[in-house]
Amino acid sequence: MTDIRELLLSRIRDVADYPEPGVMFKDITPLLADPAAFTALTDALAGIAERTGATKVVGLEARGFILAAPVAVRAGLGFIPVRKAGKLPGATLSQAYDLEYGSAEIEVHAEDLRGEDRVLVVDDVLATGGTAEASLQLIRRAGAEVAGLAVLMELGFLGGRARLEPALTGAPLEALLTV
Ligand SMILES: O=P(O)(O)OC[C@H]1O[C@H](OP(=O)(O)OP(=O)(O)O)[C@H](O)[C@@H]1O
Ligand SMILES: Nc1ncnc2[nH]cnc12
Repeated sequence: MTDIRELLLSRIRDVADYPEPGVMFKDITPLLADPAAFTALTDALAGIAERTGATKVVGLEARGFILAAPVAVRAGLGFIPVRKAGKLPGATLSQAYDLEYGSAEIEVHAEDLRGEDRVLVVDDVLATGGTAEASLQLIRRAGAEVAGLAVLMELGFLGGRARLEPALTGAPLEALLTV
């Protein structure tokens, strides 16, 4: 394992049975509190934005915002929030989806994404892939192109990567860590 992966992994805390029995929650707050680890993570994700030729960075509420916003700044790109339903004031596109623990609906301002955009989606954890899949559907429905999906950690045993294959339509899924 490379040094950066060791550093990132060492700053993610496993919390058993949160938010419900049977879930091993990956808590990124120790990583966020460590400036060296947070900077290394931001640089790695900004590198993906540059390699994929992204022109905009989408962050998924809420933990995805924390990672995606500094990535957008570092890469010199605009940041677009994909929010849980009911939080955006303008005209939105909405998409419902299922989570490892429950279900939800996400929205984006329709005017934030256009046909000429290549969008990198950034999130902390890829679990079942439901959230990411819904975000990719939103991006395509807005007429924009998906440049890729970049996550800090992929929970491989939940099969999110296979689920996302159709929605990615050949765009890369890059996980800095896979467990
Ligand atoms: O691959 P999935 O099964 O869809 O799960 C992954 C999503 O779940 C978490 O978000 P959550 O909805 O818990 O919201 P939060 O970021 O507001 O805590 C995580 O930040 C991802 O967005
Ligand atoms: N096990 C998990 N840890 C952190 N975030 C998650 N989102 C969905 N499943 C998760």
